[in-house]
Amino acid sequence: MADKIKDAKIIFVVGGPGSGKGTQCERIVAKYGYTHLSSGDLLRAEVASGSDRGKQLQAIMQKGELVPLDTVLDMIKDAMIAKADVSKGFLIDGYPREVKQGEEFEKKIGKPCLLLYVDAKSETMIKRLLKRGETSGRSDDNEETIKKRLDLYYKATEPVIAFYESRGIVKKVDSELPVDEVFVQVSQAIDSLKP
Ligand SMILES: Nc1ncnc2c1ncn2[C@@H]1O[C@H](COP(=O)(O)OP(=O)(O)O)[C@@H](O)[C@H]1O
Ligand SMILES: Nc1ncnc2c1ncn2[C@H]1C[C@H](O)[C@@H](COP(=O)(O)OP(=O)(O)O)O1
Ligand SMILES: [Mg+2]
Repeated sequence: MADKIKDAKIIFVVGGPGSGKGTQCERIVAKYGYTHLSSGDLLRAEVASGSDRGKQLQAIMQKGELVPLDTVLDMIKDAMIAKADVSKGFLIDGYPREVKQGEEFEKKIGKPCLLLYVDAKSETMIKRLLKRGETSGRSDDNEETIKKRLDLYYKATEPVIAFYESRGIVKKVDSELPVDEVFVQVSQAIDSLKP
C-alpha cells in the first residue's frame, strides 16, 4: 500500500490562512482530477464526528494553534492509502505547516514534486477570512483567532517555503489576483511537471 503512494505525484499546497489554497485546489481537481486532501478539512471531520479526540482538536483549532504532528500525519496517510489505487496525484493542502511536518511526511510517505506557494498580503488574508467567517461557521474565522493564525503562519510555515526553495520545487502564485488569473499561474506550475 505505502509503495503505491510512493510513486504517486505529491503536491504540497502552502500559503497563509485565507490565501486561497482551498479555492485553487478545487479548480485543480476539476481540471486535473487530482485527489484533494486538506488537513484542516480532515481535522474538522474528526471534530464533527463528536469523538473525544475531536473535542481535543476543536479546542486547539479554536485557539489558532497547531494540532500534534502525529495526529495530522496519520490522518493524511490514511486518506492517501484509501485513494492510492485510483489517484493520479495528491494535493496536500495546509500541510506542512512547519519544517518538521515536511520531514516526517517524507520519512513516512514520500517526496513532493512541487510546492505550490499561494501568496497573498496579510491585509488581504484578514479581509477574506472575516468575509468567509460570515458564512463558514468555522470557529477560527474570527478576528482574534485570525491574528494568531497569521502570526503562526509567518513564524512556523514560511520557513517551510525556504526549506523547499533550496530544493528547487517551489512555484509561487500571486493570489492577490482574481481566482481565474491565479489559476492560470497554477496551471502553468502543474503543466511544467515532468510526467
Ligand atoms: N484570488 C482570490 N480573489 C478573491 N477572493 C478569493 C481568492 N481566493 C480565495 N478567495 C476567497 O477568500 C476566502 C479564503 O479562501 P480559501 O480558499 O478558503 O483559503 P484557504 O484555504 O487558503 O484558507 C474564500 O472566501 C475565497 O472565496
Ligand atoms: N498540518 C497541520 N498541522 C497542525 N495543525 C493543523 C494542520 N492543518 C490544519 N491544522 C489545524 C490548525 C489550523 O489553524 C486549523 C485550520 O486549518 P485550515 O483549514 O488548513 O485553515 P486555512 O485553510 O484557513 O489555512 O486546523
Ligand atoms: Mg482551506
